[in-house]
Amino acid sequence: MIVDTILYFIYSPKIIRNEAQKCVEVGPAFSFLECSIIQIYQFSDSRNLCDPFTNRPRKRRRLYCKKLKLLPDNYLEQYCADLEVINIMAPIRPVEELASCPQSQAVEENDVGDYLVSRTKKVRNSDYMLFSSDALTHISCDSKASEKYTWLGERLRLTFKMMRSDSRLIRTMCHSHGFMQCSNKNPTVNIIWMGAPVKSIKMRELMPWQRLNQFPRSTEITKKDRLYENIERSKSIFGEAFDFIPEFYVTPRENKNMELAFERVTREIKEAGGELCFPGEFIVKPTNSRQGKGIFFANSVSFSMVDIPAEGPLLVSRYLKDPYLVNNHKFDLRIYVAVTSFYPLVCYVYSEGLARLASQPYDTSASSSESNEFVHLTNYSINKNSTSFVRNESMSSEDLGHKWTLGALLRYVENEGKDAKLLMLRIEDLIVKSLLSIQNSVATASRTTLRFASTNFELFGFDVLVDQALKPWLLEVNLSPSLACDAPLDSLLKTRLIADLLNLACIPLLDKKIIDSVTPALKKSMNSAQDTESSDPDEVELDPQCAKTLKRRPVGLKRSVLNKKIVSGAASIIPNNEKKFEQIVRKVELEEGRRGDFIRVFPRNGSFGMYSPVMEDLGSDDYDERLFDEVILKKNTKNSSGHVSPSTSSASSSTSSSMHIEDLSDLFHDVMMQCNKYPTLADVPIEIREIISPWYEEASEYTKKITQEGETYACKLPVIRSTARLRTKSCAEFYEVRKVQMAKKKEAEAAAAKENEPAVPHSIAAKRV
Ligand SMILES: Nc1ncnc2c1ncn2[C@@H]1O[C@H](COP(=O)(O)OP(=O)(O)OP(=O)(O)O)[C@@H](O)[C@H]1O
Repeated sequence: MIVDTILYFIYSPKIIRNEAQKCVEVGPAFSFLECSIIQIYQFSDSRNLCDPFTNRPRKRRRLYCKKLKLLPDNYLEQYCADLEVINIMAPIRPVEELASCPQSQAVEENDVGDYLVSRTKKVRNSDYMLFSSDALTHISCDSKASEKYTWLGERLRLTFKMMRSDSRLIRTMCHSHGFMQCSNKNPTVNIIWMGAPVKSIKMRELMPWQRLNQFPRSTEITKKDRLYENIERSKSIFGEAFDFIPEFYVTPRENKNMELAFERVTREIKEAGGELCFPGEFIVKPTNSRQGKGIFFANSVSFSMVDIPAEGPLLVSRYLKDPYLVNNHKFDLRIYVAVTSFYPLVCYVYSEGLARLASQPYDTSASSSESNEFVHLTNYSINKNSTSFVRNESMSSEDLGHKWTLGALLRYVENEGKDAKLLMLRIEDLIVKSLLSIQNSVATASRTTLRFASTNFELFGFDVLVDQALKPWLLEVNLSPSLACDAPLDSLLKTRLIADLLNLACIPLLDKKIIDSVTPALKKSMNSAQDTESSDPDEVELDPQCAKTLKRRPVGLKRSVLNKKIVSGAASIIPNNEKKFEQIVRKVELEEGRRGDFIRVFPRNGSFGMYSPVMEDLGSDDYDERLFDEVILKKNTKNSSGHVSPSTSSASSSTSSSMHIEDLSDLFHDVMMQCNKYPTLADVPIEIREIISPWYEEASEYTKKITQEGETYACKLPVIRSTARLRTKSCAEFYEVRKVQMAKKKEAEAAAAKENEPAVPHSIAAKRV
């Protein structure tokens, strides 16, 4: 019998010592067993074999599984459907034979930067946690249905921590999957969710199985002034391809230029016989604030330096006064973008988004300054205070009130006879270019900060304004876009978004015990690599305590084999650049099956040829081109058995047109920027149409409805039942202390309020009595 299966052995030396043999032959999702070492072997032939650790007849293994009650009845169908073969009864070969088995060499150590997991050539979905928004439906009540989602996280004792963020959605999602919240100090936590920029130095400490929702220096795009300056810099290098932000000035450093700009604008308008726009030709925003706070308008006529405070940087940008209107209301779009790698760039746009409408009709001649903000600003946080704001409380309507889904907005645009999918391609284009404009900074910071390829991911909220020519303009990029769920549409969209995002992040399924036992050795190995960059990885020493634990030799396993595995395992944990690149390639392939409703916009068919002329030179690694070759070209070659279609070839390959690839790229960027010239796909030159047609087809994902007729959706996040609100001891203590502090604060406030209360006049007091 040929067993073409990769078998995972999880065993606990402690248990073996106690003679309670618990050696189980399992798939990766079984790794919740209490164990401290995993050994992985690959077999091709399994005749006449016996268990290498226990020397017991193989039928016992099934017994163990049953005895331990580890498997729900329908476990295999539910969780392992995508595994190639899980054969619990497959016999195995003695370990001595195994060592000489050529197939065992095919098993790679420390693959994908995920130490102890996914060591096979083929990384599989089931090595990582699968998140589902359905889990939230059950977390408020004790039921078998909720266990289906929580049991794996609970058994593996997976943890998360939230720092400078109190997002209820993240907490609910993690608890719904059995994650335990731990205190900020916990060094071995699985997911770290940050609500503010993290210091680069902290990122150096990330372990390969940990995931952090941030890249170093991503503030280059999330701070308003830095974003505009980075795009402006790219524009000065690559030209009009980056013409998607309004003219801008940053005070106080550009005060002089700003004054000149105001004068020029006034002069131009007067010469053309026009009138200055109401409320202003320029909009002024504090660079560090959010939710529309501190925004005001400045017109060249009324403008004086008195209006603009000198302290603190302000972004003064040209007011886009011809927005596309929906039922006569201005709107902006919130587009969710996930980045899983900056160099090479790998980014995804979520197919569901939001359109936020101003609560009062658009009018540039209005003179009531009071309602200005409800006409010209589209922030939800501002408009919800307007008396005319209509909340979308509907369970299934996507275009009701002043918050719509992206799909509803695009369907509206289509009904007006416009090309909504081409609009989405243009939005994707500005997203890719914005990320490329900071690629150099992030890549440089990542080289010195990130040790592993898969530890970081980030979700950005892109705010986009669309003008009457259907040209998208980038207003700003949010570091941690709001995940508040205060309407059914919000809950529906954002829970799916976060589930898909965490799936993209690929959280490895590793038992806390394994993590705890290997952490000291890895830390040491990481520190010594830091001290001596050129040190020979094979010489890395193990922490004596950890080595002792790891070297407890299980029955039947040769000491030499075990030692070799431990040392090489710990030593090769920090990948070199080439290894990192290989890990990224595998991760991108893995993400393909886990992206949910995310659309990968870079790299994709034909993308490298179009964007390479507007990409900065980041050295000789050429990761972007190589990733494109690995992930796109090779796949296409496989699919078309040797034939690569012209539209999918890389920059160096020729296309079906006679145009040179650089001219094609120029034309592509012209199409993306010139909306009046190319309003629909039919107007786009055939050479470019050939390239973007598959992207255009994919863009139909954006126009789909997210709700279904007759379905009802939860209007709020569920309350997590207390038994599922798992917290580590230190975290629980932290919350206890906080609770007491809050109560004290409230008491103090109440006392202060009482003290400040005006004394009740004697006559009134008497009346009251
Ligand atoms: N250049 C512009 N032209 C026209 N309208 C603009 C411009 N810049 C901003 N706005 C309007 O002002 C609103 C707020 O701008 P912006 O999103 O940059 O500020 P914010 O305070 O950071 O908001 P957020 O809460 O989204 O972080 C936008 O939603 C948009 O409607």
